[in-house]
Amino acid sequence: MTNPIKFDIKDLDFYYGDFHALKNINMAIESNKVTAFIGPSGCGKSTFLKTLNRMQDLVPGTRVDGLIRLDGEDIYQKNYNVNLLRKRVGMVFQHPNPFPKTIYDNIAYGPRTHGIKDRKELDRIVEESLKGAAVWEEVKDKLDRKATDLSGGQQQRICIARAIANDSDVLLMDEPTSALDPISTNKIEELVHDLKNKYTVIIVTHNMQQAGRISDKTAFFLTGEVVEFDDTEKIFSNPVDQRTNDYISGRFG
Ligand SMILES: Nc1ncnc2c1ncn2[C@@H]1O[C@H](COP(=O)(O)OP(=O)(O)OP(=O)(O)O)[C@@H](O)[C@H]1O
Repeated sequence: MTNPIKFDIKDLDFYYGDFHALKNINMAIESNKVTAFIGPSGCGKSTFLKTLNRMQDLVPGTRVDGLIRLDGEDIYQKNYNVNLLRKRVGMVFQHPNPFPKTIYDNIAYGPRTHGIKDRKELDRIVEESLKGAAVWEEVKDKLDRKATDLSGGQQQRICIARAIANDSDVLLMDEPTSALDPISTNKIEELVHDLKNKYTVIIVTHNMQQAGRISDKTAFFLTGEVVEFDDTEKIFSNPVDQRTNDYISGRFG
């Protein structure tokens, strides 16, 4: 089944100064699915992920050519509201990075900066977000404790809760489990699977088994290009391109 397109990417090129990091990327990312980006180190997966919420705007000397539409709207058009974009398109990084604040304040931070002050409303958002990130039961009795005192796996779920507390509908995840133990990894994988009911999830992973377990679609990147993008099942069982086949069978990378 094909879902409505969330991100439509056309002829995208990206440069760090003179370095051509992304080359002519074309991709339609469906809503309410999990899309995985795989490929060897340095092939542009994170760069591409960060073009989707304009995180790369923060890196001096970078340039984007081409078109990225989110729900049909060009996110690089002049006067586009980038704050609103980052609110809608949340991001979770490789190493859990909660603020050195209480668990409650970590989650309430975004909604507060967007003007929500009512305590009851904030309480509701905090509870819903922590439930959405499957960490509520573990932290509900210690919301006033420092988030940085939690385990790595719990911290990562706090970061996911923080991302979804902003009313986002897309979650970008850059190797979210690479710093976690197998049990925490498992929890995050289960969570990602559940999150797609409400969110469009795009995940960079080095772990091909993980891509196979949790994603519906997979894109294989190589030296800044997308070699192949298809149903995950197809990519892992019957890829069209020899280079994809070589990569998934462990011949390089
Ligand atoms: N801030 C930057 N300035 C200059 N070049 C950069 C910058 N960030 C990344 N690059 C280069 O762009 C290319 C793509 O990097 P990117 O981090 O997107 O790859 P990746 O596939 O996510 O790698 P990894 O799997 O190792 O995280 C690499 O050659 C990298 O050295």
